[in-house]
Amino acid sequence: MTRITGVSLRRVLDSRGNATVEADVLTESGGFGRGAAPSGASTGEYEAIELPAGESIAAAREHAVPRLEGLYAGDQRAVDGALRAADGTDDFSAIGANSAVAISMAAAKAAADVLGAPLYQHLGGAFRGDNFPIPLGNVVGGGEHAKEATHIQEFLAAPVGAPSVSEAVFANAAVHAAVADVLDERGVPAAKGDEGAWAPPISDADAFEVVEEAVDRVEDDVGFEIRFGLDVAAAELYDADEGAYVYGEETKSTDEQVEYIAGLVDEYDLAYVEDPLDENDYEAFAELTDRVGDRTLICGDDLFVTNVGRLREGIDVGAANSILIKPNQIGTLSDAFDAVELAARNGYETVISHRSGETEDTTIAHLAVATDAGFIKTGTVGGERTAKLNELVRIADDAV
Ligand SMILES: O=C(O)[C@@H](CO)OP(=O)(O)O
Ligand SMILES: [Mg+2]
Repeated sequence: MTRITGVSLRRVLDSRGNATVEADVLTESGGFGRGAAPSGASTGEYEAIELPAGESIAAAREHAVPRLEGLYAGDQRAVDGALRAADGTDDFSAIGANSAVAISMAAAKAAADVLGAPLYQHLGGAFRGDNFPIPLGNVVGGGEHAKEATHIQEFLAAPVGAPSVSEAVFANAAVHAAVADVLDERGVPAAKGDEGAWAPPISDADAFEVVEEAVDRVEDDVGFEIRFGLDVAAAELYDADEGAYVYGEETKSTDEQVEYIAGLVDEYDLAYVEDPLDENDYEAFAELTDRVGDRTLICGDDLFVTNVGRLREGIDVGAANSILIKPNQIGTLSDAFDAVELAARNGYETVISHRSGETEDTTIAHLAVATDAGFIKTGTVGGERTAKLNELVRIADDAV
């Protein structure tokens, strides 16, 4: 029933206005699935390769599509194995991880369509759908996502005490609005960055004060615990020649960076810290995790790039205690599931994540529910972000 009869690929716009790959998968019984690849700006050195959309589509049409026709969309490992075989490299540099992930997601949706099941249930099984991830909402940011704003890439609201996913989603939107109020009261003008977070021209130290104030106001209002966290995206700050983290005029040695982050965790009771150190520095990650890993999540994004090999290395040395999962970093849903499973078996928390360049695709909302992820990071406001957040609300409401 889920035998694939057609795969079509096209260029569509992403949220930055760049071209990305959209895939449609059709099955012989009329099943239909559509997936679109997201795109990063602060990409990790070890991510699978994204090719220019047109190039990726041409290569996938020639090498992958003929292998996919006749396979069963419901056999995700066969579909993803065919994508890997068609590519023939370790990093999808032949057909592009953008076409690979779009097809992988479209196949899963086509299979769910044939089965008449919501995607999260097809991917996760009959017993999924009761637990929901806590959304981490980007409310202030800079780095590679906005010029002339904070050095730290993302300040993320974390409504850890929310009684439901819907209340969590609305709490993050309220923190986003409260940040605008606090900035306004301080006379700070702010544009928005790539993910819809405010991108004010203020120091990181001031941003901590602004976000703390906004979180406190909303916490008082909603009556449940809201904390916040960070994506430092430190690989973008690290200058390998200098061996130091560069914050504008100021630099920090690796020891100073560990000290700085550990201090922030305690001062602001941070719930979450992603990529606090360079993507090659497992050792410093391990040192920081040893110091503060009992009271916060230290998450590897550029460090692990959703790759089981790199995660295994991290587990061996105790680098981090959680992993960011981005299907396009590795190229297929099967690979992303393998990373989730390895993480879970080793007590690592999983955080399913969007990219800074996104589309209306909602797969990651289903993936988070299907894998029982503790968290999802998918922005706060803006259509390509609310697409996922609203899908989570629908899943909770049994309306997908
Ligand atoms: O660093 C990150 O975690 C992501 C998403 O927030 O950014 P980008 O997609 O630019 O890599
Ligand atoms: Mg990151």
